[in-house]
Amino acid sequence: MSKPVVAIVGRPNVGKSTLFNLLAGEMISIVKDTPGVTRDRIYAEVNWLDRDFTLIDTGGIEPDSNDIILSQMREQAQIAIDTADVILFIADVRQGLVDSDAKVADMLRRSKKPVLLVVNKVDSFSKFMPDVYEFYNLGIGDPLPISAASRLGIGDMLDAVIAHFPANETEEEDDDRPRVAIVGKPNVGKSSIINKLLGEERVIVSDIAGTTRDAIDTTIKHDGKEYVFIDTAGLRRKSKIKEELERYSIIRTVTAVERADVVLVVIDAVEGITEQDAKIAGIAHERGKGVIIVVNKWDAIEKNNKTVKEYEHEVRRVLSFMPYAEIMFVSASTGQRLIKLYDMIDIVIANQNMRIATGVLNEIMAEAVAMQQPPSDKGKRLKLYYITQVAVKPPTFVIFVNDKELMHFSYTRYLENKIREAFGFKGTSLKFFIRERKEK
Ligand SMILES: Nc1nc2c(ncn2[C@@H]2O[C@H](COP(=O)(O)OP(=O)(O)OP(=O)(O)O)[C@@H](O)[C@H]2O)c(=O)[nH]1
Ligand SMILES: Nc1nc2c(ncn2[C@@H]2O[C@H](COP(=O)(O)OP(=O)(O)OP(=O)(O)O)[C@@H](O)[C@H]2O)c(=O)[nH]1
Repeated sequence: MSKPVVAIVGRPNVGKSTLFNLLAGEMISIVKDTPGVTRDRIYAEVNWLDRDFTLIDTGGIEPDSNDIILSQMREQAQIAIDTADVILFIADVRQGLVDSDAKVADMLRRSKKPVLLVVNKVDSFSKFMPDVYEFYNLGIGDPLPISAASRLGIGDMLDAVIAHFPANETEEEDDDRPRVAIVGKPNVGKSSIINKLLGEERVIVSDIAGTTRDAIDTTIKHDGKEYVFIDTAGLRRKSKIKEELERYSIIRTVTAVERADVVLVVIDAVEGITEQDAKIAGIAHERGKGVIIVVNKWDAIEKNNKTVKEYEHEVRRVLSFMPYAEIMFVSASTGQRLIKLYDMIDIVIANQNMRIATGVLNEIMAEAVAMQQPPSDKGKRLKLYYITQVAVKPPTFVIFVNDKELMHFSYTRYLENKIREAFGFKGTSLKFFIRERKEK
């Protein structure tokens, strides 16, 4: 179930960040201890009326000259067209209708994507509404007046956004072929991996630009089974601005990960693992997707027995938030171990979908509690009543306790380890919710 993506586009100073922060700050639950893409405010998870969506801010523009503004707006708009299901085009009632607005509106209209024209800074409807009508001239529908600063019109705007989402039952949901996103920094070898896999197997089809998003998926048949690869390689825009490139690559990653069951996070063995790799891996982790760390270019590493261990140690250190992820050392150049990826993908998908019977879970919890006493505070000890699995993808558990405050993070981690000892769950994160139940 991939979440819809909503992108914000607009001239400098129209209030994009204000709107983004308003929607993000109040309506998201930020997953804390993952390295920071969320904090970069490039994207946020938003919930409105029980619909979840990913909001992306396509970028800040340096207001140098009008020429540059227009070309950067075009770039933003293109990113939005490539990745979003709904585009919020923000204008400013106080700046009025500007030439670059009209040009970008043309571009958005031709894309045939759903576009909502949002006119910001309408701090008083009675005072500013007459100025809003001018925006009908853009030819992209009814302007929606809002004030991000005074929080006016936001609910109506969100209703309009949700009305444009694809129906809940999308084709992707009927499709039970594994969907595998290949993500990673530029130049780590994402396309080389796809090409090598393609070379070894029969290619079925290369899906034409999808209906909702135009990521080009590649379907490969291996051992009688089809796998859909979602590729983020080679899609760098020609922007000369480094921040813009990074932003684009993160947006691309988020939208690919969103559609995937399993994410291959590709790392360049020659370069070694970096913080940027951790950020990218964090995107898959936050979303509870299956993850495989693929250390590529292994052919180019001088090997002795220590190398793999040292390497693995370093990768685990930088990716300490996802100890469950499997690490594979491959070479797209020689094809070394690449074929093993399929088995690993199957295993990770099986683990993402694994359900453990309540009885067995409770036996394991009882044993764990017997081996290590739960924490206590001020004479009151944590009691664990009951555990049950409530969801898959990722496997999600609810633990009923006497007092939530007593459930220490480290004790949840301990129980998680016990569950993993029993069932493995390689390649997938596990989620835990702690609920209180009155003592009988
Ligand atoms: N009066 C009024 N001012 C607003 C409103 N929303 C934003 N502003 C102001 O407009 C200015 C620009 O807002 P930002 O959110 O930074 O605009 P932006 O579009 O993200 O700007 P760039 O980062 O330059 O692209 C700030 O001074 C905001 O306080 C609004 O609803 N009413
Ligand atoms: N030695 C070695 N080089 C590799 C391997 N895989 C890829 N390369 C080289 O790494 C460079 C980048 O490979 P690409 O496949 O284009 O990387 P990418 O991740 O798709 O890059 P972007 O399109 O920029 O995102 C090329 O010069 C490849 O030949 C490998 O397994 N071993």
